[in-house]
Amino acid sequence: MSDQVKDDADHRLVISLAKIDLHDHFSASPGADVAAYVPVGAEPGSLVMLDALVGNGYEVLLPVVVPGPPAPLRWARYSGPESLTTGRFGLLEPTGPTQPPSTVDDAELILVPALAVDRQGVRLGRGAGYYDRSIAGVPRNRLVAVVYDEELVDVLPAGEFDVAMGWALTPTAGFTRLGTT
Ligand SMILES: Nc1nc2c(c(=O)[nH]1)N(C=O)[C@@H](CNc1ccc(C(=O)N[C@@H](CCC(=O)O)C(=O)O)cc1)CN2
Ligand SMILES: Nc1ncnc2c1ncn2[C@@H]1O[C@H](COP(=O)(O)OP(=O)(O)OP(=O)(O)O)[C@@H](O)[C@H]1O
Repeated sequence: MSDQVKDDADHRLVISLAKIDLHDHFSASPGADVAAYVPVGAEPGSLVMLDALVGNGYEVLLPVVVPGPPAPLRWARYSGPESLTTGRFGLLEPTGPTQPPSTVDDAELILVPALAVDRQGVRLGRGAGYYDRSIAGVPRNRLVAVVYDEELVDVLPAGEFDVAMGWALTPTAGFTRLGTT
């Protein structure tokens, strides 16, 4: 994907994250907690996505990877690009105080990074199981896999610990309900 195509697709994602959509689909009004991620490499989205959420009044929580073997993610507040620093795996993480893994249970919606997701809600991640360990207690109608259009596919193999996504967010289709058929 060229930079121009990625920029255009990422811009469309931002439009879907408008207040009215978040309110209608997730009952998330300004002031609500929204968990997100800092996109890296070919992952969908950009810091513009995070800044737009903050600009619309949401409290944006970002994952913080703890030292040691894969464990549930901790969470810290995003307050602008200057509040990020390079953490484990070269990911950008917030520098502020971290909150326990259970913090994510109270978020009205959780934007989950994914390499692909299928129409049943099966998500393919980076393969360390961080998210599966972190979102097992979250109702699936709050879980949104963010992918590019062609990464929303018909069928993926489901793993033992896979947590089903309730939605996909793609640049062209916006929010798409998963697993309803
Ligand atoms: N932007 C973003 N943030 C995220 C995730 C993500 O997928 N995207 N995560 C989603 O879970 C968590 C981090 N998960 C990760 C899982 C594996 C590797 C990784 O590069 N693993 C290497 C081994 C590197 C090493 O051990 O030093 C590998 O598997 O080859 C990085 C992050 C939390 N934050
Ligand atoms: N809740 C869990 N408890 C114990 N082990 C788990 C749990 N979730 C995942 N795992 C293990 O972690 C490894 C990676 O899981 P999986 O391939 O589902 O990760 P992923 O969803 O692709 O990655 P991520 O969630 O980090 O994006 C597997 O060995 C899996 O068995």
